[in-house]
Amino acid sequence: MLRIAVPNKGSLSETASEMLREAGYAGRRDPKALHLLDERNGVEFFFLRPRDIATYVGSGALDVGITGRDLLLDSGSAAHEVDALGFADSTFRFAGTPGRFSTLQDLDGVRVATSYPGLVGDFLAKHGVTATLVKLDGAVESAVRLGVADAVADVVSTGSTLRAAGLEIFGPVILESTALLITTDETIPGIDVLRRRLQGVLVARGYVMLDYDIPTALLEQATAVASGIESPTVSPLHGRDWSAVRVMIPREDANLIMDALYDLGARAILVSPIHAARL
Ligand SMILES: Nc1ncnc2c1ncn2[C@@H]1O[C@H](COP(=O)(O)OP(=O)(O)OP(=O)(O)O)[C@@H](O)[C@H]1O
Ligand SMILES: O=P(O)(O)OC[C@H]1O[C@H](OP(=O)(O)OP(=O)(O)O)[C@H](O)[C@@H]1O
Ligand SMILES: [Mg+2]
Repeated sequence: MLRIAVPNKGSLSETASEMLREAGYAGRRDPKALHLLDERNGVEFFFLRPRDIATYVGSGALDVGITGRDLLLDSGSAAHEVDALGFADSTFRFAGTPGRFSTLQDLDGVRVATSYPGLVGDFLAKHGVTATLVKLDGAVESAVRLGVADAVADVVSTGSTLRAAGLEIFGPVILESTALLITTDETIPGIDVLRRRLQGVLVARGYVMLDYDIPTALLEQATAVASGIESPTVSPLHGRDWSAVRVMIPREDANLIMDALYDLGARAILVSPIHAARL
């Protein structure tokens, strides 16, 4: 039975659970449950704090887990990333009072507040900067205004939390983070199935199915507009010199592609969702 660590709280938890449900696994009925056995799919879920997931997976207590790249690196765990999961994208940045800092070297000798001392400490050491890290649990953006630090290092997504705290980003990007599937050993039985299922969810979210009819003489031009992941499926239309084409396209490009195909002479252009996929 594959043992999977899933975030129980925070920014990762809702989307992680949603992805697993879309991948066909059982969901928690009780939102506070710590453990869920999904016998039908041969997996067991453990709902843990996102920060602890790399520790459980790195120690081998659990086989595989979902966490952020920043949390994985901060933990110093022996686990490594196997797949990016397409959500919780963020950057990890330094910020301070506007005008006070401009380069990384300006941090020499000052206090930097963070919830990720492992990640930030490694980054500063690698760049030869000596700062005093002030470890906080969260809401680190308030640390400067409240006088416990001179600068902060934290997750930035829209930047609105920093702006609201009157802080400005400076210095290099510490890390680009995203949600990951992590393990110590991707050959553990069952991980391949989990990976294919999650990949299937990403395809179903990111792609749609496009169908259209086109005069056969224009087929080459039409399939050049949208050539699909492998190659389009083409079937003859009965009694006419037209062809029916079926191809997967990125969801975000669907309307642009439909416009281009219509201009070319395609008709009966239909887009439909993909509910699940194994490519
Ligand atoms: N605003 C955000 N946008 C995108 N990703 C985020 C955001 N905030 C946090 N994350 C990511 O989510 C992961 C977990 O962080 P999160 O803040 O949810 O955990 P936490 O701080 O332990 O929980 P909580 O904030 O509920 O106490 C990290 O990988 C982080 O990069
Ligand atoms: O750039 P933004 O879109 O504003 O997002 C970034 C903020 O989101 C997270 O906070 P969270 O809600 O997890 O609170 P925390 O700081 O207490 O962890 C993160 O720690 C930043 O504070
Ligand atoms: Mg947080």
